[in-house]
Amino acid sequence: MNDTNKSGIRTAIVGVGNCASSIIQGVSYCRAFGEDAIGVSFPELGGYKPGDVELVAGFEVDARKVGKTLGEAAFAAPNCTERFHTDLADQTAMVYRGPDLDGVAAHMLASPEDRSFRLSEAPALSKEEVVAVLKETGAEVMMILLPVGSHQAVAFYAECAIEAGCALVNGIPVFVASHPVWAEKFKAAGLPILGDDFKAQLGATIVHRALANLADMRGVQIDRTYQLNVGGNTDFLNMSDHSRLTLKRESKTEAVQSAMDQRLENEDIRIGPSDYVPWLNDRKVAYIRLEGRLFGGARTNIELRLDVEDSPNAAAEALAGIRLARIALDRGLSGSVDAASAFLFKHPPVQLEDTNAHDMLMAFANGDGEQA
Ligand SMILES: O=P([O-])([O-])O[C@@H]1[C@@H](O)[C@H](O)[C@@H](O)[C@H](O)[C@@H]1O
Repeated sequence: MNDTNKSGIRTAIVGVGNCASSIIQGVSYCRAFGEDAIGVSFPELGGYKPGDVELVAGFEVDARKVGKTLGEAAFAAPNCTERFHTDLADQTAMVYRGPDLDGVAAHMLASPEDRSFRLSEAPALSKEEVVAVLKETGAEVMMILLPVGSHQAVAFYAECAIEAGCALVNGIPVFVASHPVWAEKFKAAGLPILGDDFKAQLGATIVHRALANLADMRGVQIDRTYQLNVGGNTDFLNMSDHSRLTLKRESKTEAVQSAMDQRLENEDIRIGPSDYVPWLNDRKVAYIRLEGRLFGGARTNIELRLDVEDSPNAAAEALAGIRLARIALDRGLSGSVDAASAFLFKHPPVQLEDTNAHDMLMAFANGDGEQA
């Protein structure tokens, strides 16, 4: 770190799945490789580097992860993301048994095969115990990486964050940072909140938004569009239970709609997770199509196929979110940190065009953005 007064960013992660695995690996990787680390989103933000994130606790329900260190849990089944950095000797923080609530999809519980969750038989921590862990480990930032559809679980952990005095970074499509009631609760507690739902580094949303922007900028009229996504990780398995993905679809659709000059009718836009293909593991393939009209009404269409390793793609932005939360804490900011959220999340409190959002984020990190 540049500033010797700055300590590591003590962070607790809720949900030690594939995204967490990529974050855990990513922190150790950035420490080991420094400036030679590949593909780092924001190598430095306000004096903080990704390797300055210090993971101090994890919360999980899966028997294969509870009671292990984060370094061990990162590679425990059903995690299946790429192992891009396997020396995790520095990741010694423990994984605690959190409550189930709705943080486990019903079909996963029912499923006997190897990739399903295996619920830990250890007693789940109460709210007071989770708060105690956060305080004892000195956590200052909590990052939520629970399965899509975990409404009660997000509310539970958000309340724990408030009681323990942690900033919150919400990576999933349950609306808290972008929900005025929650934003107000964090403001009242004097704590910052960032979210909601990561916009992956080079993911389907940012690419779709860029294509829509390009068409708008060139005067092309967009008539209809879709974005179909398939993948083989537990996120996609969870989302094959369609009752869990209402807010995910809303978050993804709104992220694309908000990038267009003219909103499309609901029947002309279809965006969302589309199917679970087990053998893809953590690979995600997105098929994006835009149809529209050029000068004089001449027809055009664009088909684009994006193929990515899903979790490192989200982890890149997560490591920026944690550092921005710490910057907000350093400055005594509270409530929703709009200037830092628009670039990193699909459903921020305020949607901005991505280059403007990038400029605002950098201005914020450099100290000329939001004031306390
Ligand atoms: O940005 P994007 O590629 O549309 O969407 C991404 C999802 O595909 C991914 O599964 C999740 O881990 C990321 O947080 C992000 O939501």
